[in-house]
Amino acid sequence: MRIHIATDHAGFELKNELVKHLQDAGHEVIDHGAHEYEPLDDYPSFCIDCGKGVVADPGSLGVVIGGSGNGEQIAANKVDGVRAALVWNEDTARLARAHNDANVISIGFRQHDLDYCFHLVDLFIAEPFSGDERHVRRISQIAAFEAERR
Ligand SMILES: O=C(CO)[C@H](O)[C@H](O)COP(=O)(O)O
Repeated sequence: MRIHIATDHAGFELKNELVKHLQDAGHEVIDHGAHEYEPLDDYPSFCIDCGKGVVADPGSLGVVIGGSGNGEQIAANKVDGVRAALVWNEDTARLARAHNDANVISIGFRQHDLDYCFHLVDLFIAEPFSGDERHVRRISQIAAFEAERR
């Protein structure tokens, strides 16, 4: 699978390690930055670029990383077609895919250690969307709202 990834300074170490982890698992990774550690950099443009990458690349998934993951999720979700979920435990990782068909996972690297972040991302990638009618219906309502605004 192709995985788009982005981070600010707070997730820079995780991003670099996660790129290797995902590549070792056979995924192709597209890195939307930050490309260098800059302690005062700003997450929005990296996360928006990552979201655009996912939307333009059907079947791909995205990972956005920050200190909490909150702002990164907010920024990615500004891109029409992105469904970014802040994931912080096993249930939220699986439900993001199964119920929400989330195409972007947001992770706060100041909240977990490296291995647990890997674990959450792996769970997210492995879980399929359930396709249950009620979830399809609700996701369609969000997509309809996005379409109305265009
Ligand atoms: O998680 C984040 C946004 O939700 C950022 O990574 C976090 O706010 C960065 O903090 P600082 O500039 O103090 O290092």
